[in-house]
Amino acid sequence: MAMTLRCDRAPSWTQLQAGFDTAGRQFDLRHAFVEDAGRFERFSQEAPFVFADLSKNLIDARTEELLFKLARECGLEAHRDAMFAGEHINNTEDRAVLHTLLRAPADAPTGPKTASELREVHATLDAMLAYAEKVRADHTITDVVNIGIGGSDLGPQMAVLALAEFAAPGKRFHFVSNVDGHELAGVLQGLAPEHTLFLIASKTFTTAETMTNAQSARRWYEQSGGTDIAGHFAALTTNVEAAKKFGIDTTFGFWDWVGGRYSLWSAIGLPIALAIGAEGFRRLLAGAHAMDEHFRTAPLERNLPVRLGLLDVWYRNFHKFTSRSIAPYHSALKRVPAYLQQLEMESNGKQVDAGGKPLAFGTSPVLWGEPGTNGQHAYFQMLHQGTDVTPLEFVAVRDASHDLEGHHPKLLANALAQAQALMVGKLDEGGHRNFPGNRPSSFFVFEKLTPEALGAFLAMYEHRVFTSGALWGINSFDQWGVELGKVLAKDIEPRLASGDITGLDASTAGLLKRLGS
Ligand SMILES: O=P(O)(O)OC[C@H]1O[C@](O)(CO)[C@@H](O)[C@@H]1O
Repeated sequence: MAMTLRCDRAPSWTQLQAGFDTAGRQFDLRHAFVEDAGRFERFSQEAPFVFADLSKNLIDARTEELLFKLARECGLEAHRDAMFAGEHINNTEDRAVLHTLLRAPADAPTGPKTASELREVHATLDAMLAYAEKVRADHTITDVVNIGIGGSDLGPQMAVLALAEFAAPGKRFHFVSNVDGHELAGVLQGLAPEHTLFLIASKTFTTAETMTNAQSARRWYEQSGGTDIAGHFAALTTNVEAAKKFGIDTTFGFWDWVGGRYSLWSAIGLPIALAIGAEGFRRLLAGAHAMDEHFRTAPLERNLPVRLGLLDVWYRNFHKFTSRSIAPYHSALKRVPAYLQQLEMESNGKQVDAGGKPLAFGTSPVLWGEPGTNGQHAYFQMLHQGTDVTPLEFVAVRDASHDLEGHHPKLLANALAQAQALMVGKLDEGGHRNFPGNRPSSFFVFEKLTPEALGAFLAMYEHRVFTSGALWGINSFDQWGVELGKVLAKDIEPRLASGDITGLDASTAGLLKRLGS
């Protein structure tokens, strides 16, 4: 299996460090634009359904060349090809990583390790989309409740909201993730069992939050007079057996080679298909596939996810920036930051390489954000004048999804002005009104927020996270860091009732006494 050479062991790493120490640290965007009339063209590019302007980043042509060299020395292309070929690049779980197969057309060329998988993908997709169309036509179902957490919640929730413009009227969508009963109780309050469809979404069908919510939903359904579990519950899972044991007959499966945070393209995407229909869901997949092909085939120098991933390495490991912010200038993209947070931080929040050896450099940045213009009136102060530099990413859509007069130009003007202000700054002797400027940002543009554009943008992000993870030499596809807390919660739960504090540290014991019954 093709493994990468860890980036800090590659010759160009040392060259990058030398370049950073001599010039990179003092790099000034304003001078860079004066010196290079072609800077915008050089650092911007078209990719499927997404245009990206990367020119307002703290990078010059020489640095980017070295980053491409670094990628080649590390074996990025071989690692990427290994993923597409179905090699077990998720080495700690001994699994392939084939979410790209979920959006490949049925007649896409396959290798020996992916041919039968692609057939299964399309058989399941066809069945799931046929079911989606049946439910869409069933007007007795007015409410769809998705019960799932993490990747079994964030993707569908984000996409149903993002693509609301394409949704047929007549169905409401609810997303219940938290084990806090406040959430489920609030949703159930307004529902009638005969008009409700519950989707139990869980890759493993063992996640404590989801199982607790699913059991409560079933109890509520039966206690409210519902008698047709088969007609009102469906499961989206790789663990079809467990779903059957739970009493659910309608199941749509997927496979262990689809990571939870990469699963919205699988049966986990059923809420999206219910909202925007089979055709809309296929358009989402087509957009993602177009970006997959771009990532798979474009030379590194014109490969958008690669350029972004390399920039992420440059910022994290040389500039030592610890966070990155994203501001979608479209309210329908409200949940995109939360979705991307799981994608990036669960994938690359690792402190050891794929072989388990400690890393001597930083990995995943903190990713965070809110839609613009809201963020401008909250935390943008820090982005402009704070002591830390946080690269910011703008997402803007050329065509509005509404016809309210005057709003859209104001929205777009704000996005452009913020990116401009961050870079240009404004000198003021008095201090308080001084904007240092030279603050980096990237700017993504969609012509319209369509299923294709959303699919392509999310796939771009997946491959960007793949790129930085590959250079760092980590396994971006496991998530062992979530396990310890789950185990400890199981130990603590009965202690809340019994009051037993044996063996606990003083802080946990003190808090348990306060919270226990
Ligand atoms: O789909 P499942 O198996 O319920 O898991 C939900 C989420 O929990 C995690 O395993 C983390 O605890 C995520 O990776 C995953 O998306």
